[in-house]
Amino acid sequence: MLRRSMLASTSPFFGLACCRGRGFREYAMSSKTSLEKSRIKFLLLEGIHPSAVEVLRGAGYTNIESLPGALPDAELKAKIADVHFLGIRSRTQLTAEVFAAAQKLVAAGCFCIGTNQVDLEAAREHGVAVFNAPYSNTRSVAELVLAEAILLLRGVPEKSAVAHRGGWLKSAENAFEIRGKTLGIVGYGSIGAQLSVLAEALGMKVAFYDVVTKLPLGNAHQVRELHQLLAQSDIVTLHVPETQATQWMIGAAEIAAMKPGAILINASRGTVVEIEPLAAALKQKKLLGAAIDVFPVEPRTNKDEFQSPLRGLDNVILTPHIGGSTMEAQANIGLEVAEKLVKYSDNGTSTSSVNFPEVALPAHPGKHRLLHIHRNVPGVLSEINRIFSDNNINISSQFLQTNEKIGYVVTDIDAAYSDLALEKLAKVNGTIRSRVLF
Ligand SMILES: NC(=O)C1=CN([C@@H]2O[C@H](COP(=O)(O)OP(=O)(O)OC[C@H]3O[C@@H](n4cnc5c(N)ncnc54)[C@H](O)[C@@H]3O)[C@@H](O)[C@H]2O)C=CC1
Ligand SMILES: O=C(O)C(=O)COP(=O)(O)O
Repeated sequence: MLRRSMLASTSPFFGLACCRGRGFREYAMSSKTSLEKSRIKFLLLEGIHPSAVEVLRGAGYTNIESLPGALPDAELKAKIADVHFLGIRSRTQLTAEVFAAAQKLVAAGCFCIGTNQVDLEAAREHGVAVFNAPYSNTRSVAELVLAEAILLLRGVPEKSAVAHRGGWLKSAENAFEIRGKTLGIVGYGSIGAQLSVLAEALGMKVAFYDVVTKLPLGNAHQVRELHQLLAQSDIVTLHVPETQATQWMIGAAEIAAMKPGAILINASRGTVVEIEPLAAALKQKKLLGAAIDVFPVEPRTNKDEFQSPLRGLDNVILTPHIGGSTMEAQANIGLEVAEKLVKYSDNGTSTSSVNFPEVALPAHPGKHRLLHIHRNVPGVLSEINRIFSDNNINISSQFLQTNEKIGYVVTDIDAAYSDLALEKLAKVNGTIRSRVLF
């Protein structure tokens, strides 16, 4: 069956696929239309894997634009105005201003783990569901970190750089096996815990620090204080999300607390480590080396220049935010997030959204499905249900889920009544957005 999304209005306030509560007066004056799949626009940025396009095409969506890099802010704001579904990776910043310019946006997919680049609160206020891929690239990051730990303990980056310049640094000085060394993991989540298992398989000892008490895998053990971890680790590796608490978590004091000759690896977010004190510690050989994959400011595209005080230091592995950039991870992420967007578009399922109440919905054969997103204030559900009872509309199923800010009510009704019901739902106090699927 061809899925169509019925619209509440053609006014600029309402996307074709949905309507926003704040424009309901215009709604009352304009005619309703419905939207073919071919008119639902997907914009994919930052070189999202073609597997995503395959999933979207397989589901009947054909209006898909895929671009290799992130867009400058002004260009993004202009381009997003007629986009219904957006795909990004870690570089695109989705600010409140971007959401304000995205009047038709129904959902955004982060084709990565981190969602720190998205103002999730603003997304919620605009009724935009946000999805991500929480696991698909975790193995890729863990493998890269282990490889870097081995190379740095052997001084390979420096020896290689010298050889490229015609030198010959054959020496065992400051070259060590990884076996028996202590790996200190900051953030024992999906990546940290996976790395812990791999590191132990290589004969490492593992300690970790996390704000949450975590079940240690293997023989790993949790330490209560960050500085305690720093003082005992030969290699410190960071796997925390970008939050206020993790911003500049590793600064001069933390680097000073590390063992002399230790190694620092950061494949989490660029705001976790203060680069200037790190560069100083590396130049002074207080640290043996570092591997840095993420930076406070990263180039928008592969054509832009990378600038960092760490450039030119031979004992540092610099990588262009490629922790999760493997063919396997990207292909899986493309599938995973595109499928989440399709499900949300096709039947309203919001399972695993990072900012929305989660509702897993069955199919709705023969019925029209009304989706209503509203501010979570008292009385909205009773007002919605009064509309159905006052108008003699039989509800065949209803689903409700709320979080502290918004509520998401899904109601399946007979097709004959969906025009009327959508029009009335859009006028309910507190409505952010509503649409109907059939
Ligand atoms: N370089 C790259 O390409 C990639 C980078 N990442 C980054 O790695 C981060 C971690 O990924 P996952 O392990 O999947 O996340 P996760 O959410 O599974 O684990 C994060 C862990 O950090 C802990 N944590 C949070 N705040 C903390 C704090 N202030 N102090 C100590 N621990 C804290 C959490 O309790 C959790 O156990 C992502 O948020 C993302 O920013 C993820 C994938 C690829
Ligand atoms: O998954 C993440 O959080 C990452 O940092 C990977 O980001 P990317 O998709 O490579 O821009």
